[in-house]
Amino acid sequence: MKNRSLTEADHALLFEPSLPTAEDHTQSQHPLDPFVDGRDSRSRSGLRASPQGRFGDKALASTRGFIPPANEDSSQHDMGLDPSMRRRRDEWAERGAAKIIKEVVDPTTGELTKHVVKMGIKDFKFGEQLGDGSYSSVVLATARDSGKKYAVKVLSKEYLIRQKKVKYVTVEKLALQKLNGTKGIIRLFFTFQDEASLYFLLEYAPHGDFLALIKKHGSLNEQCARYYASQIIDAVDSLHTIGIIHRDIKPENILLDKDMKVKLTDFGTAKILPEEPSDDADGNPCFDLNARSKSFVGTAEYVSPELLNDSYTDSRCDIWAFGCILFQMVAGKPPFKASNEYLTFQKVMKIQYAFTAGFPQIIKDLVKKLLVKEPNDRLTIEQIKAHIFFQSVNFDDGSVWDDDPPEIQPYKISAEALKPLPKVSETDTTTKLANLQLAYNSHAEPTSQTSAATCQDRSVISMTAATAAFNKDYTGQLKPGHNSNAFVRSSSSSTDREKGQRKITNIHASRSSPSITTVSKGKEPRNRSADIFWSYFLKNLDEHVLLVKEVELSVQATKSLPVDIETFAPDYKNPCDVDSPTDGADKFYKRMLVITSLGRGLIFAKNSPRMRKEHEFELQFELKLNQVEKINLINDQMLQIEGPKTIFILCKDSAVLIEMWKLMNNEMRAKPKGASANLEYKMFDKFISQKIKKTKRKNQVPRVPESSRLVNGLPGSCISKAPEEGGTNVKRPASLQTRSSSNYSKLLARSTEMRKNMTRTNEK
Ligand SMILES: Nc1ncnc2c1ncn2[C@@H]1O[C@H](COP(=O)(O)OP(=O)(O)OP(=O)(O)O)[C@@H](O)[C@H]1O
Repeated sequence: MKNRSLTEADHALLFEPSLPTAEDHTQSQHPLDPFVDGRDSRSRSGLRASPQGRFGDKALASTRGFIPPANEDSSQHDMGLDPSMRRRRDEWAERGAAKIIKEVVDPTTGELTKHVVKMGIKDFKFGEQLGDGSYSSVVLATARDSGKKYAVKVLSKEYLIRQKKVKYVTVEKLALQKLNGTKGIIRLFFTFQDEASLYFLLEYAPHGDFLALIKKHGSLNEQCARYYASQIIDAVDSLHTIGIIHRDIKPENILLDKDMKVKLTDFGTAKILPEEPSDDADGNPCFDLNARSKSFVGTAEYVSPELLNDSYTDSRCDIWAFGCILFQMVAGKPPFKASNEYLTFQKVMKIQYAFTAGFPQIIKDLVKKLLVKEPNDRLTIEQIKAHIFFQSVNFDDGSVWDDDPPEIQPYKISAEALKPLPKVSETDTTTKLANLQLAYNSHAEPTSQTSAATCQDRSVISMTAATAAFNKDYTGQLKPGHNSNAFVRSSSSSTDREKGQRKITNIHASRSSPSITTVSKGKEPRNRSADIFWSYFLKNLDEHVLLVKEVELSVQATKSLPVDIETFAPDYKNPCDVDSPTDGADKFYKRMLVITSLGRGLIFAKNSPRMRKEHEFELQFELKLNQVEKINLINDQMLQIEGPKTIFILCKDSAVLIEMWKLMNNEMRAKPKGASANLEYKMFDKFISQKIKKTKRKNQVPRVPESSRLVNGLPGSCISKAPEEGGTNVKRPASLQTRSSSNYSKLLARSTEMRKNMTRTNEK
């Protein structure tokens, strides 16, 4: 591409020394020691490339700017320089240096005097490369006089101009200057330049970036997640208050300082909002945080859906990114990640993500309220801070920043973490949050009073029972080797629901738990992954499960596009030996289908090598319901549906389970002998619609969205949603055939365009 000619502005920025205001530097909390004009300044123009320092890959290809070799004696360099180069170098040492106002106290008189000192490249020894960005390299630098360490961000002028990135540098500098001294933001001391490069002298964050921390430990436990999440959100709050939107918040841009505390960096794509007229009595500046901007900035995995769907962002994109990072802290991976950017965008656009097994309920609740498609429905920072996850955090007294970091530990599943949160009214989010806290408190107390272990035990029992059922050793109920398929339901229990449940449990006490308890006692589940698998379903479905059944699915016209099964069943562990995919190249079996009261269909499938690759595809499926022969209520938590294959429905809510049992039994009785598969379909369809009506009437469950109601059996769209889409109905994309003719190619074109425009990626 032809380089564009320089504009006046570019010229001013790039070729005039960058002079921070005296105010900027006298405010510095870490003033540099008095500067002594060094003799060894050298121009970097025309020097050879340093082996250990380089620009970002793109920059390297073009730059004349080099990272100065560490501790190199410049007098040796001088020998190789011709007089004109030496002259230019000396000119730049003068022109490019930063002018710093230093306040010096005379030790004898105690008098305070101000000195203007110049600082430039010659005043630092450059060391190892700390990082590599898309348009810069960051190197460690040590001040020659004080021995203090800094991180110097080096940007090649030529590259910036050629890649039209000049405005990013301007924005970064302005933003950092505005934010100087703000907690949680990396400090910019000053900038200087030479002929080839611009230099940002930044506070050094010796503990690397947050991504490295997550990677090192695999994930972070709740305590660590809370500690870092509270710092991140508080820093974002400060940014927004000052009228700056970061727009590229991601773990790589969250650094850890010497005390292992958060420092946000990389403000190159930040948006600096104009000040609005304010009627604030204190004269505080006012900014329109919801003002839309069209720039396509960010990083694929953390980019908000409104940018992809509607081509705009505002301050809520930072909240979205915060949600992604919170998820990543616990899950160890970002919620939206695919093999390429196009597919990642697709996932983001569809809010297609899944919580990992045993994801803690409280954090899950928060993440669900952050990763919301509609920015208006996303929690605000105030609401985030009021969320129960941050109940123990005081955002007002500075302790977020003063407290020492906890010992970094990875997340481990615990019964406590899986304890469901009570449901609250959906009306007012603020009230909801307040209610949530109250409800949680009042919920926690009686539980601990009655029996602290009850809640925990229940979850363990359910899980173990399910595992046992899956392992075909469910004492007294299954013959060894019985070919069973266990199906599970879960509901989030509210205080009310639990009360109801307890009542019913008493009524059916004779039929309940003993067999389950027997199983859970003394028998180690054979398959640990099965436990995780079941705990996932037991604890991660927030909706009533209306139906669980075995299904056969066929994939049409996808021969050339292997199926990404993880899209549907990311945590599927295949704990029992289920059938292999059928022989037909375009067919495979899914093992179970769960239909929930929100009209969602969740498919849990067997993985197979040919399904691993990630591709867009459309599933069309037909259902083959097993011949149901008998339905047994085994206990207050488990239904057994007998047929050629035995199905278990595990349901913690006895009321729902019993209702289901009654309904099915009635249907069974009404069913003529030798009923056809069609009739069976109808039976289940009727069951579903009756159930939906009932639950709606009783207002026990969230409203069923019009578009996701189940009419005439299972909608094709029901398998498209990941379990965590928060109840928002998302339609399946158009079929492959349709897509290839129109939508698909459009999307593809759009994605290519996006990629072109994407200024930040996670290529690093
Ligand atoms: N102050 C610092 N202390 C220590 N390491 C740093 C510092 N600043 C940056 N780094 C390292 O350098 C990397 C690149 O820095 P930065 O993100 O600012 O560059 P960039 O060119 O703006 O990158 P991007 O491609 O994200 O736009 C960071 O991910 C981090 O690892």
